[in-house]
Amino acid sequence: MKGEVVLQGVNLTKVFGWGKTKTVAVDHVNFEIREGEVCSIVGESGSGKTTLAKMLLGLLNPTEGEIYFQGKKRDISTQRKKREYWKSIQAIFQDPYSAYNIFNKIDTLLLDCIRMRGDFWLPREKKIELMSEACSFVNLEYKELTNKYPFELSGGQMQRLMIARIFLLKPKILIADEPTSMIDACSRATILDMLMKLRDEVGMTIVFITHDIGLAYYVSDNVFIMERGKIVESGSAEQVILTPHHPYTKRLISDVPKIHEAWDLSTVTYSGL
Ligand SMILES: Nc1ncnc2c1ncn2[C@@H]1O[C@H](COP(=O)(O)OP(=O)(O)OP(=O)(O)O)[C@@H](O)[C@H]1O
Repeated sequence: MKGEVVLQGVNLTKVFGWGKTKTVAVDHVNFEIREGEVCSIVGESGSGKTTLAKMLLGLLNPTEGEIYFQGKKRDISTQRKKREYWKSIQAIFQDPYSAYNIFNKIDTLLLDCIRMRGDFWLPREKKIELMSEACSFVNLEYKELTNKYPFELSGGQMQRLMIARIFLLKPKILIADEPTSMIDACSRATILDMLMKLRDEVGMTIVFITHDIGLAYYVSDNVFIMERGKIVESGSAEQVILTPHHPYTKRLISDVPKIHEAWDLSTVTYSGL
């Protein structure tokens, strides 16, 4: 088991709308996330993963229930408290282009992180050194990026830049919401390796949100399986994925394509030839 409980949800619930349009997106979930662990929240589209992530980030208020951060009830009742909280918890989203102002150049995006750290007083050369270091962590060249706009970068480069941002901010907790779903398989492996390296070097806790149970098995220590707003199964990745108990978990696992079966052409008969 990893360190202390850093984030905890108690009876966490989010209801959207009312009457006939009421949707219980997150339904009385309870969980504990420990310092330094990678935990995945796995479920199909609409199961409530993103709503849960937004509540953890403080972007949505729970309808019911509480979030505890480092053992204390989280208080983000003022903008100042929210900004303080966001020094500890940051996110990478599915679509990196939508998360930032596309009219800001790349160096503005990185300089903002230095400002958020409270290091705005540093001389310009030192800021460039920090930004260059962050870019090289994700195999990007800072010199080639200055004066570029986000839309001039590929999806994979932009997602790596988002990781460079996290490298600069060094939050305690990173929420990664399907960060590899919009990029090719090769860039996906690179992004995942970078996230794991970040976890090892910075000791970050990572909450990985995905519909892909195979990916969750590859990256996580613990997993939470979500179905229609509820956590239906949880435990270590090995335990949940190798010996699943809940029918929903079993179905998610059976949906993972088995490459050897899919490509076994020896059994195919070409009757038309
Ligand atoms: N702002 C909103 N207003 C009304 N309903 C919402 C809102 N946001 C989410 N929902 C509903 O809440 C449920 C859970 O949505 P959520 O986006 O959290 O699921 P998800 O598991 O993240 O899905 P996906 O993988 O497709 O992003 C869905 O039924 C969705 O339609």
